[in-house]
Amino acid sequence: MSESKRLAAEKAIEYVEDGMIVGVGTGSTVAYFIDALGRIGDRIKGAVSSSEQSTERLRGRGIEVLDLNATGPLSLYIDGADECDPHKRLIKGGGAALTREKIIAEASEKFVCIVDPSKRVDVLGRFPLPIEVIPMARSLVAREILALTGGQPVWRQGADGAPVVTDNGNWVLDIHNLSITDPVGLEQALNPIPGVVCVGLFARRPADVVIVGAEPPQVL
Ligand SMILES: O=C[C@H](O)[C@H](O)[C@H](O)COP(=O)(O)O
Repeated sequence: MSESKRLAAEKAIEYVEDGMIVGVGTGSTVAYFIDALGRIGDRIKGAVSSSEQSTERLRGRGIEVLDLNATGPLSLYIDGADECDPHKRLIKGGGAALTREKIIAEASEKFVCIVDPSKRVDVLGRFPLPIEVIPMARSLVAREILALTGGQPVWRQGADGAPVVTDNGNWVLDIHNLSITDPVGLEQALNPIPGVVCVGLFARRPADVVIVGAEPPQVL
């Protein structure tokens, strides 16, 4: 899969224009993109990063990381996904970076999503849906989601058994056993639950372009 990820990431470089500020997502596929961006770093103004992990990698490649409040709207956002359906709607957040990713996607004119072929599905939901929650609301949100969807919420924990903490200081619930036939409706239904910070469904704002890593890459 890593070669597919690299091929998708290399293709995405074609969307980067001179003088741009590029929105940059998070994850193993984006890591290849950051490496490729580093090669043309002198041609761009900088990047807006969706996570501490990506910020570190960008800086390590000599790319200046800018504050979204200072840059205003972006022309381009490049990010990976955990699942992608035929309408370019996505599940994201496997790396717990969903909230900042969704903010940058919303602020960007074009969202180019880079995936390996295993991420493509007909119906979203095989990958457990990540939800970032305020810690004190974890049980409340879990109960409401169970009642609303029938899906099984699981509190995300690391290998050491400690809760995974997002860059925003919150926790993540992963909702198992969903078959998401109405992604926009589900995103809208889950968003207003008190304590939900972000739902890892990118349906209201899907990707504009999906690049599937292959030889040659497929552009959808
Ligand atoms: O929180 C993480 C992000 O949404 C990632 O874009 C997503 O998990 C895909 O990551 P990867 O490219 O490592 O499969």
